[in-house]
This record gives sequence, C-alpha cells and structure tokens, in this order.
Amino acid sequence: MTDLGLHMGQAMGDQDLPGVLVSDLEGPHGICEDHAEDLKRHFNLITMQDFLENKAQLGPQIQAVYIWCGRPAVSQELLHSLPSLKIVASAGAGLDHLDLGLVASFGVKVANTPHAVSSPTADLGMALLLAAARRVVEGHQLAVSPHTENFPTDYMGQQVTGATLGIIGMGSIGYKIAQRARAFEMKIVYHNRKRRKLEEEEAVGAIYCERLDDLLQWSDFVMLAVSLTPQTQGLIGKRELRLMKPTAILINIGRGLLVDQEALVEALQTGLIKAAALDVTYPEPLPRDHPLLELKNVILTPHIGSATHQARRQMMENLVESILASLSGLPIPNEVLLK
Ligand SMILES: O=C(O)[C@H](O)CO
Repeated sequence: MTDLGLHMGQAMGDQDLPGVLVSDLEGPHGICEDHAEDLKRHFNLITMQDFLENKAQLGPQIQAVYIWCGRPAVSQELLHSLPSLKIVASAGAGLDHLDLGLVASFGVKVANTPHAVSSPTADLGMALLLAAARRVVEGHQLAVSPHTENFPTDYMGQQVTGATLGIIGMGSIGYKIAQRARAFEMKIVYHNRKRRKLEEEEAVGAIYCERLDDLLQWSDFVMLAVSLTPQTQGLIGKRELRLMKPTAILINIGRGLLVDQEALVEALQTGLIKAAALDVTYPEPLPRDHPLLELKNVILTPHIGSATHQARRQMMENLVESILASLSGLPIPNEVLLK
C-alpha cells in the first residue's frame, strides 16, 4: 500500500475519511474476505443499502465507487445522485459491466486492476485446458464412485504436449497463457486486433493468425481470453463451431457472452467439438436445469479466474491506490482511458 494511503488513513477520524460506495460489506455480493478492515483505514465505506435509505445525506459524501465482482452497477441515476464522485474503481480486468462513455460524461475517472488478475487467470485457463484434455473431473468422479469396481482401460483423453493452442485475445492474460503453453511444448497460434511485436511473438513461439477462421481450423484447443465488447459478443457461434476440429476443446476464461451458448450446447451434444471448459457463462450461475450442467464433456467453474488470496488482495490494494491518487489529484494508476 502507498505511503500516501497509510498517511491519510492514520491522520483522519473515520467520519472525515472520504466516502466510498460499496455494494455490501459481506455476503455473496459483498467485498472480499478480510478486505473491509483495510479499506476502513482509508475510507468511510457506505453500503448500497445505507445509501439508498439516506441518499440526500450520503450522496454528496461519496467520492468513489468501489466495484467488486461487477457490483454495484453504475447507472445514470446513480451518477446523478453522487455530485462529489471522482472515480469508479473496478476490480478485475473486464469493464463490460460499465458504460465508460456514460461515466466519462459525468467527468468521473475509471480505474481497473488488469495486472493483478493476469497471472491467476492464465493459470486457471491452463488448469481448465489440462482438466478438459485429460478428463480430470470425470476421472475423479469415476475414481470415487461407489459403483466403480474396476478402472476402465479405455479412459482416454487428448494429448496436450505438441498440440496446437489457438489463443483468441493476446492481451496480458492471453500472453501469459502462451508463456505457460510453451512450457507444455504446445504450438501456439493467436488472433488479436493488433499483432504483437515480433520479439514478443518469438519469446513464446506464437504465430499470428489474421483470420480467426484459420485459427479455429488449425487448433486442438481454442482459448478465449478476449474482452467482451459489442464487437466480440457472440464471436463463437454456430459457424465458428463448425470450423473447429471434432477433437477440439473450447476453453472460455473471458465472458460467457463471447459464445453463443445454444450453439455450443448443440455442438457438444452432436460431437461437432469434443469438449468445453468454461469459467464464464450467461447468466452466472446458470439455471439449475440448463443443458450445459448435464453434459459429461463440459467442465464448469464459477468465474474464479482471479480468485486467489494473493490476487484478490492485490486487486484491493490497487483500487485503494487508484482512489487515493484520484482524490489527491495525482496521476491515477491503472486509469482506463476512453479509446
Ligand atoms: O474481469 C476480470 O478480471 C475477472 O472476470 C474478475 O474476476
């Protein structure tokens, strides 16, 4: 944590601390673990419920919104009721839950925490790839089942070593996946809006695919590590799934809406592709009767890309630094600039 932050927190009484709106202090939509105590050293935390009960008094005190796991939602109505708001600080890399143009139109800055999440999310991407390739979850269920008398001799998976990995989205998460995949001796192709520098490509042995279709046709594993934007929504639909190999595995660590989920269900049911491993879906969680929950060739995790103690703490600390900097008129670390 910055010296500036420690100084501010220590020098002021609780009521003098800057007001920061949070969704809740605990519970499924609250902030994380033991973070509230750290945050309270710097800020007067105001929960959404308190704010809604006393808008007139609390609204003008709020100088920052602290978004954790996409909450609270920042609507036009909320922005209108926060006249002193300086910054919306959002945990994680994805910003699809925010209307950046709307926030900017109120003269409010935005910051996120892309560096804190890139390694753990890349780790999870590889974990899902390996687990789906080698049918780890199914294998666990088989090994612990009371009905298992003998282990099958034909319980086969897909070989990872030497296989081709297609990475869609070569930002910092995609690049870290490439670094990890290289250690598994995978061939790496990638598709991105912008080509990476030659030396960056060479460092991980990645080949640029200008055409997404080529990547889909060549890859044994397709990893979605791209942000959700109007341009990428539904990026993988029926047509794209048809281009993939029948032995291919799709891994999604980006956002559920990158994939046409109905088309994916059909592709998995009909053997158009081999399997999928999804950390993200829409909605989250899926309704309990959703067909994806029934399929044996699917692994689902509950949006846990950044869910390590270390990453979550770093995310919190990065948000504190960004808020304090904005309140002091200093350059904001991890400020999100409108393109
Ligand atoms: O956007 C991200 O970084 C993750 O989804 C947050 O956990």
